Formats: sequence, C-alpha cells, structure tokens
Amino acid sequence: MLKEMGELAADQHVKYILSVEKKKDSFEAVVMEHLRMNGAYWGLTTLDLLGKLDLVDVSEVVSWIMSCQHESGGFGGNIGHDPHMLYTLSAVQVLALFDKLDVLDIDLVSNYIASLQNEDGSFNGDMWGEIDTRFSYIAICCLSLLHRLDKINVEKAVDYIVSCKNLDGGFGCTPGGESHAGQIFCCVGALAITGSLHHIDRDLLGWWLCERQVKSGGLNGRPEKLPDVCYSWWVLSSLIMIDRVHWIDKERLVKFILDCQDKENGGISDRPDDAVDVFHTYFGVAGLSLLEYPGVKAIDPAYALPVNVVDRVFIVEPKLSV
Ligand SMILES: CN(C(=O)[C@H](Cc1cnc[nH]1)NC(=O)OCc1ccccc1)[C@@H](Cc1ccccc1)C(=O)N[C@@H](Cc1ccc(O)cc1)C(=O)NO
Ligand SMILES: [Zn+2]
Repeated sequence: MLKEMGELAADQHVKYILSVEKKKDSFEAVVMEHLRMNGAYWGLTTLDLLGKLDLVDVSEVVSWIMSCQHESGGFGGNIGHDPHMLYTLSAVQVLALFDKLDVLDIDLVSNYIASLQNEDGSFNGDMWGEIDTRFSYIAICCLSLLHRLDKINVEKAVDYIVSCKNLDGGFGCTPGGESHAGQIFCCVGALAITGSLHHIDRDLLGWWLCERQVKSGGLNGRPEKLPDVCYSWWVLSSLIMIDRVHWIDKERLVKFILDCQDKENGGISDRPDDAVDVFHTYFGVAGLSLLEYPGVKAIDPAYALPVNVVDRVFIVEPKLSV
C-alpha cells in the first residue's frame, strides 16, 4: 500500500518558490502582501532545506529586509508597514539563514521585543496590546537567537505559559483558551528553548498530539478537524520536542504530505488537490525534514531553522588562547 509512495518533486518546489518570489502581481503575492516578511522566511527556509539557498541574491534580500525595519527596532510585514512580533522573528530567522545577523543593531531589536513583555510575564504582539502565547514563543525564540534572553524576565514568561496549560495537557492562546496544535507548538517550543520542559506531562500531551493523526495519515489541529499539511509541522515538532514522535505512523504521514504536492507546477497544498501556496510548501518540506525524508536537510524543531544554521548561531568559536 505504502509502496506507491510518490517522490518529493524537490526541483519543482524550488522552481515554484523562486517564481513566487519574482511575481509581484499574482493573486497569492497580493494576498500575502502584508505577510511578505513571513513569506520570505517560508520560501527561503524551504530553499535551504532543499540545499538551494545559493540560488538567491543574498544582498538583495538583506537590503529589502532591513528596509522593513521600523525606527522602534521592530520589523513590519513589508516596507512601510507597522512593526509586529510576527515579522520581527521572520526577519531575524532569514538573517540567520544567510549568516547575516551582524547587519542588525542587536540591542535595538531586542529592546523592541523586551518592551512588549507585561507584568504577568505575557507578551503583546505589538503596541496595540493583543496578548497570545504565540508572542511568548516569538519573543523567546528571537531573543535566544540574538543571545539577549537576559533582557526579559524568563521566569515570569515561563510561568505565564504554564498558566495556559489545560487539563488535556495542551495549551491555548491565553489562560483557559482551548488547546490548539499551533498554540501547543508555541508553548512547547518556548519551554524547550528555556530548558523548562519539566512543566509538561509528556504522556498526557503526547496522547493529545498523536490523536491528531487521522486514517489518511495526515494530522489535524484539533479533534474532529480535517487533516492539513501545516499540522505536519505544528504537531510533529511538538511530539519530537517531548520525545513521543514514535506514537504516530511516520510512513503514513510522509505519504499524506507527498500526496499534497503539485508535481507538475511545484508547490504543496494543505490537503490533496487543493491550491498550493508557499506557506504549506514550507510546512510540508519542514515536516518531511522532521520525518528524516532523504534529500531534505535536518530542521531544528524548536527554532524552525535548519540545524546547521542553529549550530552556527550557538557554536562558541574556540577562544584562541593568547
Ligand atoms: C496567519 N496564518 C494562519 O492563521 C494560518 C492559517 C491556516 C493555514 N492552514 C490552516 N490555517 N494558521 C496557522 O498558522 O495556524 C498555526 C498556528 C495557530 C496559532 C498559533 C501558532 C500557529 C498563517 C498565514 C496563512 C494565512 C492563511 C492561509 C495560509 C497561511 C501564518 O502566518 N501563520 C504564522 C503563525 C500564526 C498563526 C496564527 C496567527 O494569527 C498569526 C501567526 C506562521 O506560521 N508563521 O511562520
Ligand atoms: Zn494549513
């Protein structure tokens, strides 16, 4: 049954990503206009996972990214857009991909993020004050990559995340919020980066997560929902971080992702025969990376960046003994 598992049409996906990057007037480009910084992160990380980041003009992308930085230090989704946590992380992640974090005024960016932490340890998404555990993850992931976690109260940030844990072992966007795979990824990722995974009941959460796998092999985000390729990332990376990934059928998930490809024109959709987009192409390839699919580079489940990129950020250059 699984033998007729398709192949990953890697070259087609690379061509698709490069074509979207170029097209400015396509429906997708216009719809994603305000998310363009996220789109850059999804597209470029996909290229790197497929070993094709060298096809990109680094200086062109880096200067576009820096033109999206607001005087506050935060980044907007496109040039002239208001700064927000969502785009600031994507900007930092892309600069890390290119090993260009040195172009940043690290303290300006990290002060912007630190300024969004509240008394109770939670984080706002921007100056308008929306609070969500998504922003706790973004703050912790971003400051960790910038080696500036000391600018926030990590203990209170962890306490706030734990206050969002539900009786089913999952996490919501605020205390009492319903468990959702996306929020679970954010909370587990933040706890993993801060060395606080001891707050998690791995068997209880592992059970909720492995129950996301439906008979087609795909994963959904909540009980009774349809499977969706992007949950191959949200659910799988969480399972890996709590060491319960052996509780799902990896082969069937690989088959589900491969069935969502458009093998002629490239790209991956949320479920078979739907329209492809850069977002699901990235999360499909990232999911295959977590499943150790041949020909795809390893990705770090907490930082959502290739392992070699994370190693480069954290490797301590051997101090030359004088
Ligand atoms: C804003 N957003 C989403 O809400 C997607 C929509 C979706 C895709 N497939 C099913 N729904 N949902 C999503 O990313 O859910 C994962 C998630 C939910 C809550 C917290 C963290 C992750 C997507 C963009 C998108 C919109 C519409 C269709 C495809 C992609 C998105 O930017 N997600 C962000 C995470 C996120 C999620 C929700 C937000 O309100 C804001 C940001 C991301 O993955 N960054 O790398
Ligand atoms: Zn999706």
